[in-house]
Amino acid sequence: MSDSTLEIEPAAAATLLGDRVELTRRFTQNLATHGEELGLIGPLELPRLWTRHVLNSALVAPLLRPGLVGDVGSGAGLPGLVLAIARPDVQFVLIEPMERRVAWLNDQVSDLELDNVTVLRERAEDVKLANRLDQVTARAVSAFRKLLPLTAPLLRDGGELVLMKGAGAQAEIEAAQKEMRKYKVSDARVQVLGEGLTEDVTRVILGTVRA
Ligand SMILES: C[S@@+](CC[C@H](N)C(=O)[O-])C[C@H]1O[C@@H](n2cnc3c(N)ncnc32)[C@H](O)[C@@H]1O
Repeated sequence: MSDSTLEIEPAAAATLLGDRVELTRRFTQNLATHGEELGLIGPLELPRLWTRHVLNSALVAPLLRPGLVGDVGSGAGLPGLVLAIARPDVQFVLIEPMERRVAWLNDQVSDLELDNVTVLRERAEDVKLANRLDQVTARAVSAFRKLLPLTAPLLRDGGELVLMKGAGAQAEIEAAQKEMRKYKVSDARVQVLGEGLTEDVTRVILGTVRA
């Protein structure tokens, strides 16, 4: 049935991922095979798994700098595992409280032989990483206003938020002015990634934490 068939790999995958595309194919296939039974992706996601989930995450890779990046609420590994595949020069900490999801993430780290990933079974507000990270990513965790207390305290002075968002990203920034002052986030702005490359563009809210 067409509505439960894995999307054919778009040409943009090889363009975006270069020599990491083979490993990304393996992760995508693992997610297609086990994601629904493990409650990681919904039943309607297979026909758009590459475009909406994997490539959408991979578009963020060029924004990362060598250093320590935390992904808050990694779930199925989006964007954390895709970014760890795409950027072997960056160290990642995946922060995810749910046991079953943590087991999946650890299984994937082993299966894909990723040596740049640590998985922590924690809520972001409890994790012992205050002021330690260079950048923080998150996707589909909560509104920017509510995400700030979970992410900004983990960043060192000068560290950067890289938060994946939908079409309402600019409005989310406007609704978070009070929290931005409280968590010392300056220069919050929306960047659109993937225009002309994939059907689903990715929007990120970027912002810098100043002590
Ligand atoms: C809707 S899922 C999104 C998962 C993944 N980022 C994605 O885009 O597919 C939200 C994830 O955030 C996690 N989460 C919720 N509250 C959290 C918190 N306080 N700290 C860290 N992770 C949290 C949930 O367990 C869940 O895996």
